[in-house]
Amino acid sequence: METDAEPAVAVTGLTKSYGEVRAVDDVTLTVPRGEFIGLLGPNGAGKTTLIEIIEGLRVPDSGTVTVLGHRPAPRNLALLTLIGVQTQQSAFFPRLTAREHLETVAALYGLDRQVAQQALDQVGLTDSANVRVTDVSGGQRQRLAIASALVHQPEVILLDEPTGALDPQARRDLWAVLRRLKGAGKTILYTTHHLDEAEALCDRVAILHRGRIVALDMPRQLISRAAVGSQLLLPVGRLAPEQALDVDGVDSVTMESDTLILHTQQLPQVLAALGTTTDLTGVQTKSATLEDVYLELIGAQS
Ligand SMILES: Nc1ncnc2c1ncn2[C@@H]1O[C@H](COP(=O)(O)OP(=O)(O)OP(=O)(O)O)[C@@H](O)[C@H]1O
Repeated sequence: METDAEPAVAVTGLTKSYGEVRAVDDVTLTVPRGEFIGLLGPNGAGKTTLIEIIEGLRVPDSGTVTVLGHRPAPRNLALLTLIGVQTQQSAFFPRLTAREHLETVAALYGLDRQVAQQALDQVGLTDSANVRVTDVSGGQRQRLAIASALVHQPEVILLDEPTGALDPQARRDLWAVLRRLKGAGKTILYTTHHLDEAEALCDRVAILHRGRIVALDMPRQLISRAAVGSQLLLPVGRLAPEQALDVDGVDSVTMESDTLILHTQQLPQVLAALGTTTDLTGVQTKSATLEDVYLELIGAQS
């Protein structure tokens, strides 16, 4: 029974193996309504398997899943109107135009065909409405897959690598689409390999490795807790490496082509100390990113 108190997604002790491979290993995760959450992890980490179990496309070996209070498997008709799903192999009705395809999807939900136009506008495909689905570009295809998932205005949106294989501009355009959906109060759970994107878009990220969640938090919390600090990049010749190591707060020093890199957890202090003795013209600083945290975490687990 759905109530407003139910989280968008609640997963408890979920496990799924394919033969000897444990694709999802005792995963517990609660996604509140309205949250934008990213599933991250290397190839084979279990992201697709997890999202497909949540969608009801796969059945777990053990554990429970509810979406808005409903169990997705066995096939649950009550859920179909509440969730929107884009898989890595989204299928389209051949020979139809983008609009006709969406009108057909709308008809399957028993909806008026005008919702197709709404979905086209929502993902920025208005100008491609009359292009055949077989003729759209890769980026447009991915948008059309998302539009197909949105036709019935679902509350929970599940997307598997929606921005994979898109050029940088198309990816940014899709970010705007996803942000609008989030702004409209939708819950979004998606997988991505783009860590800059997850850092920019997600309220929280779950990092999976070998079927297990190894980190789950807001990107900025993960970054601030991680051991990876900041970097200060000095043009070579300003300071000898041994002098740099003597500066209070500098943890280590490395050299990359014509740049001396100072690694520190205390960037402001190091900058202040250097400023009294060294010319800081052209100095660059780099703060830790979610990608640094991810690489450290996955490297440590491998
Ligand atoms: N249908 C299947 N039959 C057998 N093994 C499978 C099947 N689907 C997935 N696997 C295996 O389960 C593990 C998890 O795969 P899954 O596709 O869920 O990972 P993923 O994190 O989505 O990977 P990617 O980032 O490459 O999409 C992998 O070892 C994969 O080879």
